[in-house]
Amino acid sequence: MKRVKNVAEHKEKIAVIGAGSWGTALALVLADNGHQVNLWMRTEEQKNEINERRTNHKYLPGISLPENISAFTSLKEALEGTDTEIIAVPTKAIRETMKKISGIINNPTTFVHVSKGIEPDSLKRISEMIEEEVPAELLKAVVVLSGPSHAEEVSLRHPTTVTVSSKNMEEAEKVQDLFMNQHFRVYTNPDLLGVEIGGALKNIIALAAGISDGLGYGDNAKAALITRGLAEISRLGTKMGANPLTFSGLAGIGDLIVTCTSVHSRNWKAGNMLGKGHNLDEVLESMGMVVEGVRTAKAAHQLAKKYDTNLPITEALYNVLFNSVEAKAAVDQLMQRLKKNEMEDLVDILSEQMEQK
Ligand SMILES: NC(=O)C1=CN([C@@H]2O[C@H](COP(=O)(O)OP(=O)(O)OC[C@H]3O[C@@H](n4cnc5c(N)ncnc54)[C@H](O)[C@@H]3O)[C@@H](O)[C@H]2O)C=CC1
Ligand SMILES: O=C(CO)COP(=O)(O)O
Repeated sequence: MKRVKNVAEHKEKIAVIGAGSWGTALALVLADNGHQVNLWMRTEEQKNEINERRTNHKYLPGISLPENISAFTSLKEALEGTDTEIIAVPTKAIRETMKKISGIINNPTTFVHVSKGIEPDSLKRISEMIEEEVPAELLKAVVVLSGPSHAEEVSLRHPTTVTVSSKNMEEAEKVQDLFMNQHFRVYTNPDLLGVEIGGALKNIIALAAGISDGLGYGDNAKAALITRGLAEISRLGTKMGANPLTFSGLAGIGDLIVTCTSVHSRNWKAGNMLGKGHNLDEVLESMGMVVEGVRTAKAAHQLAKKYDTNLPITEALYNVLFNSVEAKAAVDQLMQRLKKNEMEDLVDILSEQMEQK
């Protein structure tokens, strides 16, 4: 074991961009560790609520926020005096947010992104979008923080484990130190691609698990979706260049379990409503929070073509979301595919990779 220090002694001023449930919960972890947190959001109403009443009722009801979290609607003021910024906006807002930040900062900055998605069409991961939007001279490092971690439980200080990754592992270790405490345990994993792909694709499987529950199917069906969903994520991720072992870690099976089984999951909830017969527009309107898996399903459908990889659960979900296929019919089609060997695809991919080395 390399390092034993579990709470950073060095206190910093850190900006958290995005005050939805995850940005606010992470601000709380940093504040618990004694850092000064500048939390940025878009509305005056939310800013006043946090600064005056110390709550963020819409996103984390019942949680009291400490005095070392200050809320801002001015991005410039929120970024003032910081060189580590936590980016906690939905995937679709990443480019726009990074453009705005790049227009304000003038020193090399470490960006810690905590979002879980892939951009359709460009098929970029979030770290790639950040690299594209921030000029190289302003970019010290991009770190991803991912893993099984619902904001609702983190804010109650329930035990949670996550992992951080970056091309610059020294910066990832600094981020590990910033967040690590007795309730929030942070690991490192050098496989940036695998960590980002695991976090993004699990949302698709969670939507499918919600649909299965909404249709009234039981634990057997859910265990099947989690297990075969992991096979699918590992297959695509490994073809894209990830370390297959990452998918048996926190950013893989860990996050897949929590998102497919937790009542807190937005993706599961949305799937559950779809399974009960509501249409997609209705579901998204009623959620009030981001359901990343819907947009990521488009990207994964395109990635399956690009990497010539079989992703049956993703394809079934894609057809339910965008091709008006009934949920029950999609399940029937999945169950009636040709018989196969459980391990064959991944074994083929791994053998191909061994041959290439
Ligand atoms: N909620 C959770 O427990 C976790 C969420 N995540 C990920 O974190 C990311 C954010 O999720 P949540 O906080 O749950 O979402 P949320 O829906 O609770 O909040 C999103 C926040 O981003 C803001 N926002 C939306 N569009 C924006 C734009 N165009 N420009 C600037 N700000 C914008 C919203 O006003 C809101 O404050 C997602 O990628 C999600 O997958 C990851 C781990 C846990
Ligand atoms: O990523 C998450 C938990 O690790 C949050 O998932 P949901 O967006 O489905 O709530």
